Amino acid sequence: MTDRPTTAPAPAGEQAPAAATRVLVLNSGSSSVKYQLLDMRDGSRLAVGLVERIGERTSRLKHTPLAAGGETRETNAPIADHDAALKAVAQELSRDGLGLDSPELLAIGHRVVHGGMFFTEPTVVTDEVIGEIERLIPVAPLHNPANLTGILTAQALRPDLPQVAVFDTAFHTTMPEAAARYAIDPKIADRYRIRRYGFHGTSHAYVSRETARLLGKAPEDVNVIVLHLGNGASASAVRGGRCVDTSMGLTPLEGLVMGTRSGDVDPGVVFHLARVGHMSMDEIDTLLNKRSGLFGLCGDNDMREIRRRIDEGDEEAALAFDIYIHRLKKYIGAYYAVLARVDAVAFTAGVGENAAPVREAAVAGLEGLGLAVDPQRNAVRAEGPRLISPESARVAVAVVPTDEELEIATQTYALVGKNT
Ligand SMILES: Nc1ncnc2c1ncn2[C@@H]1O[C@H](COP(=O)(O)OP(=O)(O)O)[C@@H](O)[C@H]1O
Ligand SMILES: CC(=O)OP(=O)(O)O
Ligand SMILES: [Mg+2]
Repeated sequence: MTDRPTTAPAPAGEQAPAAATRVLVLNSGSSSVKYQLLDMRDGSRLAVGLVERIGERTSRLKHTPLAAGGETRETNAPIADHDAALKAVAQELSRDGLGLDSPELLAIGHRVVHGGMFFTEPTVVTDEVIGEIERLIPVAPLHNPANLTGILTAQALRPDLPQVAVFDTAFHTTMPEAAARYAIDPKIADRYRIRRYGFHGTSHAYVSRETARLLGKAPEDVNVIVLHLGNGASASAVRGGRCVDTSMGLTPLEGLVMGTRSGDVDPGVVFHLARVGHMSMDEIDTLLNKRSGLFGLCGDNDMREIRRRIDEGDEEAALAFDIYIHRLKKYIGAYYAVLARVDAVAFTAGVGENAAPVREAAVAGLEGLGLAVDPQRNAVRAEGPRLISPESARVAVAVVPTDEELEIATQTYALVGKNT
């Protein structure tokens, strides 16, 4: 044994490095990357941004360096793939002195959509973890490849930093077998790991907790139906902070009507299209995942555009809206029955947070269940969580903005921050 100190003092003239407390979060979707750089000492956001339309003729990068004046910069130029998108993001961050080379950067947190049965917790990325995410590509073909590229590109840029994967599926692993199993031969189900995994879990976890906070209660004391309505959409039933059912299944195709995905269809549709329509499996996959939902029904997947068309008397858009709402209402009813006692219904994500007509229509006629929306409250545009049900309502109806990036950063910091 020597008596040398375990930590070498900083050489004279050199400053000891500041503690690394920043986390960069990458939320890679099929054609977009959302990102945030946060300082986890106080959860403040230093930069936020979005790359959209990756792989299309013109892509768009919107970057807001909140720590450096906050003026949004927008670049419109083709960005071929997720690797190029991330490099462009890294460049934007560097322009404000917030680059990936910063010694203050502690870790990079990644949203990973499918974690299968293996990942129930945030996980530091290793070669084995990468192999597993790759193996799950067939059950999340729109998402896992993009998530993987995000990890590999970030690793190449900063091989010394811990990369943390936060899985969409993790929050749903508490579902009871009765909700997670399909009614098929268990031997076949087990052999191919077919079960209902559920997605958007980071959002469902965050929003159900924030809803409890809005009601002034502990999450353990509250039962919430969370409606995450973005491009992809899913509902969940959360009892006392734990997920007991959710609408997405083996893949993010089951459940609600979405931007381009059909949600629930009779599996017989697939056989029929193959046998009678002579479509290949890949063609059917593309039809149900990319050419269905609101887009398949009326040619638009943006709810703003659909509402505009309805206001102009467009019947095709009106029918698409009605189908979307009918499915949503069925899931509210189903999860009401699953939970038996419901304290709140929370609307979140792009459509849920912004589209007042969707919220109004989804709850219309459900007074018998104690559900109602106050038109004036529903029309208010505001940033934070808010109640939209009447004062006297038995069940709270709320708009609760999601923040997947903050939740991923929090989980990443909890995992790697304690080791530094
Ligand atoms: N002001 C708005 N009114 C109605 N719908 C909106 C509004 N803003 C965004 N949206 C909807 O939100 C969707 C995107 O939601 P988002 O949660 O960002 O989805 P994702 O994360 O799946 O890309 C858009 O496709 C659009 O339909
Ligand atoms: C899982 C999923 O559907 O994600 P997104 O809504 O980002 O497409
Ligand atoms: Mg999303």
